[in-house]
Amino acid sequence: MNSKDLISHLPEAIAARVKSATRVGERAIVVLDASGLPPQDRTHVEQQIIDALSSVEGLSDVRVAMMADKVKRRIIAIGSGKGGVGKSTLTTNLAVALRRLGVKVGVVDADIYGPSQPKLLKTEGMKPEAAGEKLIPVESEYGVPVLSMGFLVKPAQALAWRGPMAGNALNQLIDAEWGETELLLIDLPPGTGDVQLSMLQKQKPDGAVLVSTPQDLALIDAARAGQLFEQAHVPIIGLVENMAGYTCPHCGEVSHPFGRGGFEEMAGKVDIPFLGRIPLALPIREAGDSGNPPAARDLPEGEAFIQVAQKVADWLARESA
Ligand SMILES: Nc1ncnc2c1ncn2[C@@H]1O[C@H](COP(=O)(O)OP(=O)(O)OP(=O)(O)O)[C@@H](O)[C@H]1O
Repeated sequence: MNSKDLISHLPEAIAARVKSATRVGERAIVVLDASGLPPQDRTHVEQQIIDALSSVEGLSDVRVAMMADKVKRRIIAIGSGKGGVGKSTLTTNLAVALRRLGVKVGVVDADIYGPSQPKLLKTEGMKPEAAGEKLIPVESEYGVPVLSMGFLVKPAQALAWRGPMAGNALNQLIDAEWGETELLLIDLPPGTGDVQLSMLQKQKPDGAVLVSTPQDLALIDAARAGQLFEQAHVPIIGLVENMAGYTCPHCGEVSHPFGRGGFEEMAGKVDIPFLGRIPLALPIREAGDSGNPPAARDLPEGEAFIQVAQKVADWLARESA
């Protein structure tokens, strides 16, 4: 059954809005131009499509993607000078927290060396569908759609990629059917090499968030990442210090395994806003492993992410004023 056959089952007014209709086995994917449709009518139109196509023989799953017109989508890159400092954990929780603050946000996992968003957002094993040339982001249960390099390539292949190749693959993820998503957070690969630079130059994010642990060495790397953003003319929204201050779950004593306050000091010196401090906490690691971002629930561990998200939301509001 081709696209025309599928469209012929739809009411005329809806058929006129269809941008593409694809059938993959028992699944139909309809991409609709939703320009001018009030939000309250969209659910009704979606249901009409599902009802009309569910009666087609052999179809058991109907998906509808609405493309709204003129969504001014902004991009924020999350970067770090080195790996393992919690860039992916921050990206996930920032997205979930921003969603709770009312921002329609999606996550793009550009970390070709170790894509971890499928695990962090509990979408492992899911594959994005394609509508025509474009990918349809995978829906996570936290209201945050996601596309990951991990859905497209095996890490062993990606390791051999050079900057422009990675840049082109990232383009595919960003230029997907994001519908009403108004903000994309990009989880960049760690480091400051040509892969990262090429990605930034191609995508020209509106802003960047830097992540580091408080260690001196990590901070030097973070400063280098700051220079990379400046070189690509990407404004730095601010710095987040991760894995700061560990509270012993037994005696309550606070220790500082990765140093203390250095990042805040550096942010002050180089005139970059300090966005906040995320504690080193076992529940954050456990929540990451099980795909349950702490920011999705009212937990003490989630609170620090919500505070950072509020600052990013303020930045967005200022930028669009
Ligand atoms: N604040 C925290 N408290 C406890 N564990 C954390 C915290 N932040 C991150 N982790 C854990 O540290 C590990 C590395 O975190 P994450 O994958 O987010 O870092 P990354 O900078 O994205 O790493 P990569 O270099 O692989 O991209 C993960 O196991 C994560 O659960």
